[in-house]
Amino acid sequence: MAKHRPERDSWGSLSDKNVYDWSSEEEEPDGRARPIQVLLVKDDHTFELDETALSRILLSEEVRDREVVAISVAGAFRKGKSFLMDFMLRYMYNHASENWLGNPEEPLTGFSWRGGSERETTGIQIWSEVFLVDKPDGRKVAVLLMDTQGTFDSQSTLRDSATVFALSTMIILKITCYNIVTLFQLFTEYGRLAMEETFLKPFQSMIFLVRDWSFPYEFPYGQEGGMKFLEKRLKISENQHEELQNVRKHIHSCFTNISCFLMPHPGLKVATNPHFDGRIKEIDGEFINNLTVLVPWLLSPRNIDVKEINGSKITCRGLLEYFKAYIKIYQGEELPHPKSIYQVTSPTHCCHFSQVCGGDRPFLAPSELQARHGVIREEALQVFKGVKKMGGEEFSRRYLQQLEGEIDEVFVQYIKHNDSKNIFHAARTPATLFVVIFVMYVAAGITGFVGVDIIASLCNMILGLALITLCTWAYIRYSGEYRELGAVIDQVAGALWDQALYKLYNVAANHRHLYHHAFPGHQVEEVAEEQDKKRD
Ligand SMILES: Nc1nc2c(ncn2[C@@H]2O[C@H](COP(=O)(O)OP(=O)(O)OP(=O)(O)O)[C@@H](O)[C@H]2O)c(=O)[nH]1
Ligand SMILES: [Mg+2]
Repeated sequence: MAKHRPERDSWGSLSDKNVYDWSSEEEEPDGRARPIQVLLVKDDHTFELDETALSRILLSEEVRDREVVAISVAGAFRKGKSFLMDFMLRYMYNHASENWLGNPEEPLTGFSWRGGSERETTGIQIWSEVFLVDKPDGRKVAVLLMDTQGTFDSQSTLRDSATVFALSTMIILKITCYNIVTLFQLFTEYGRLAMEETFLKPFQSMIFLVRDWSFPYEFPYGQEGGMKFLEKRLKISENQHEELQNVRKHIHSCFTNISCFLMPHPGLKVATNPHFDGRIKEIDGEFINNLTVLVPWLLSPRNIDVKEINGSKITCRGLLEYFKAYIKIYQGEELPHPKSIYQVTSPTHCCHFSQVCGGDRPFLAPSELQARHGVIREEALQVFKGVKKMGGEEFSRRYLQQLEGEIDEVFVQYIKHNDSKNIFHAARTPATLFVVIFVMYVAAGITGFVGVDIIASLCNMILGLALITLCTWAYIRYSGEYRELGAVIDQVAGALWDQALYKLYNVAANHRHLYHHAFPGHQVEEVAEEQDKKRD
C-alpha cells in the first residue's frame, strides 16, 4: 500500500511551500513531507521522545512562535485512525478547492495505513509539514497532525495504551476519538490508570467518532445524530454501576468540549479487499458524503480553534516544552511524584526566562523584566498546580514552595545579569576612576601653582593610585583573573559614585536659592506646583 504522498504544488491559502527545510540529505532526500516518529514505545515498554525530530518540526522559523492546534485520532488499534488522518491531510493540502477529495482514482497516502489484523502505527507520529491556516479573524495558526498508536493490541501493555492515550489527550488540543464504545472501555476497564494519567486540567475538545454506524434510522449520520446519541450515552442514571457513573462524570470534567459524529460503514471493499489502496472510487458514497462534512467540520479555518493551556494560548515552541516536560514525567512512576513535576517545571521556567533576558538578549528595562517575571512565574506555578500528583495536596505544597523559592532566586540572578548589560552600569567603575584622576590632576596643578607642595604631591599620589587601579581593573575584566579584587574595586568605585552623586544632589538642593535667584521665573512655577501637591 502506498505510504508516502506524491509531490505537491500549490496549497491555496495554506503554506505555499514546505514550512521547513530538511537539512539532512539522509533523512529526507527528496524534501517531501512525511510522518515523523516522535514518540517511540520500546520493546521493554519504555518511552523515548525523539527531541531532535520534534524540534526540527516545531522550531522551524515560520511556525515556532505561532499558536498551534494539534489534531490527533486516538482509539483502538486497526480501526482506521491513520486512514482518517490521511483524509485530513488531503483536506489540508487541497484546502483552496471546494473539491478537496480530488481525483477519485488517487490512492490514499500520508500516514501509513493498511488492512489486516496486525497493528501498524506505534507510538506517536507527526506529519513533518506544519500547516499555516488563516483564520477568518486574520490570525494565522499552525496546525499539526499527529497519528497515534492504537490501544488494546496484543503487544502493548495496558500501561503503554494508557500512556499513549494520556499523552495524546493532554498534549493535543483537539482530539478525535474513533470509537465511543472503545473509549468507554478504556475509561472503565482501565479507567483508573488512564484517568489518573490524564492531566486533569481540561483544555481540549474531544470528538467521539462512531464508525460503522448501522442505525441511521435511530440516530442519523453526522454531528446532530451524534450529539443526540452521545447525550443518551452520557446520561447518568441512578441504576448505573457507580464506576460507570464516575466515568461519565469524569469525561465531562476532562474535556471542555465534547461532541460526537456518526460515520457510516465505508463499504466491503474497504473492509475486506486486501488490494484496496484507498481510492475514493471504491469507497461507499454515503461514507464519502459524510467525510466531506466531517473533515471540514474538524479542520476548516473557521472551526479550528486554538485552545488554551492553563489560560495561555500555546505556540509550537511551547508545545515542544510541554512535550519534553510531560514525557519526563511519564518515563517515571505510575503517577507523577510532585518532585518530578517540580523538576521539570523549574528548568522550563528558566528556559522561558533565558529567552527573555538570557546571555545573548539585550538589556531589558527593569519594569518590563518584572512584568515578564510575573507572567512566567504564574505560568510555571500553574503547570505545577495543574498536574495530578502523588501524595496529596499537603505533600505537594512543600514542592510548590520550593518551586516558588527557586523561581524568585532565579529572578534575582536574572536582575543582576540584566543590570550588568546596562551600559551605564558597566561603565561605572572606569568612569569613577577617570573622574578621580581628572580631579586629582587639576587639584595637583592648582595646589602646585599656588605653592602648597605637600597637597600637590598627595593629589599626585592619589592620581597614580587611581591610574594603577584603573589598569588593574581593565586587566581583570579582560583576563577574568583575580575576580575578587575586581569585585572590591567595583564596590569601592560604586560606593564613591553613589556618595558623589548623593553629595552632588545635596549640594544642588542646598543651593537652590542661587538657581532661583538666577532664574526668578521658574520659582513661580515651582511654588504653584508645591501648592498643587498640598491641595492633593
Ligand atoms: N470497517 C471499517 N474499516 C475501516 C474504516 N476506515 C478504515 N478502515 C479500514 O481499516 C483498516 C485499518 O486502517 P488503519 O488506518 O491502518 O487503522 P489504524 O487504526 O491506524 O490501525 P493501527 O495503526 O494498527 O492502530 C484498513 O484496511 C482500512 O481500509 C471504517 O470506517 N470502517
Ligand atoms: Mg494507524
